[in-house]
Amino acid sequence: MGTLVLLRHGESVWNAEGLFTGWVDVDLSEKGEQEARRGGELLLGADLRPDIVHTSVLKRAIRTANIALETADLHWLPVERSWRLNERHYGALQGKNKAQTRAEFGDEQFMVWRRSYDTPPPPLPDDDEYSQADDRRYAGLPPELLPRTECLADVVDRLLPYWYDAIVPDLAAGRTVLVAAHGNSLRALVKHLDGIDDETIAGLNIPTGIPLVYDLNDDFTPRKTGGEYLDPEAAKEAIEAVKNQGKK
Ligand SMILES: O=C(O)[C@@H](CO)OP(=O)(O)O
Repeated sequence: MGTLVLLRHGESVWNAEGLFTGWVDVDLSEKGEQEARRGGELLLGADLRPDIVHTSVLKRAIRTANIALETADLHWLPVERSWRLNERHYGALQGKNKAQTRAEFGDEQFMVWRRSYDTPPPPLPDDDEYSQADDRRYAGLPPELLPRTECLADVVDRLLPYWYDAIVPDLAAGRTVLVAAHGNSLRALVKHLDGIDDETIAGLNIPTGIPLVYDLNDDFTPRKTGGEYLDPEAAKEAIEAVKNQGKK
C-alpha cells in the first residue's frame, strides 16, 4: 500500500574529502546540490509526486529534499523531521579520514567499524569538537537516547519506531512518501523492508541523490525486493564508489 521513495542526500563536503561524518552537520558540496537537482528531475521524469516528506535533522538531508522538491515544483509539501532518520553516529571516527583510518587500523578493523552489523566504533567523548552532546536540536531527547556511537543494529532499533509510528501511517493512507536521509539510516530501513540478514547487509551500499522507489503491498512489504532506482545505471556506478571509499 502506498509508494515509498528513499533519497540519500547528495554528496556532502566531507563525503568529497573522504571523512567519516555521522552526526556532524556537514553541508552539501556543489556536486551534492547538483545531485539533489537531478534527484528532483528523476522524480519529475518518472511522474512520481510525493505527498509528504520525512527527513533527518541534518542539513545535508534537509537541503537535498528542499532542492529536489524545488526542482519538481513541490516546495509546498508537508515535512516531518526526526533525529531517528539521522545518519549512524560514527563515534570516535567522526571527523577522521577514511583512507588514513584504514591504513592505521588495517582493512579488517576498518570494515568491521564501517559495515559490521553489531560492532560500533569507540564512543566519541563529549568534549570532542565533533560531539553532539550539547547540540540544541537534541536538547529535548531523554539523555539515554543520545548516542555517543552506533552500529547498524542500533540504527535499526532507533529508526523502526519512526517507521511504524510516522511513516507507515502515511503509507496506510495511500500517500507517496519521500524519505530523505543517509547512507546508513537508509541501509537500516532497506534491511528491514527487504528482510536482509545481518551478514548480507554489509555488502549493501546506497548511492547519493538517486531516488530508490518501493511499491508496497498491503502489509508494507516491497512488491519487488530491492525496489527500483530511477537511474539504475548511475546507481550501479555510484554504489561501487561508495563501496570503495577509504581505498587510496
Ligand atoms: O561518513 C558517514 O557518515 C557515512 C556516510 O557518508 O560513511 P560510510 O559510507 O563510510 O558509512
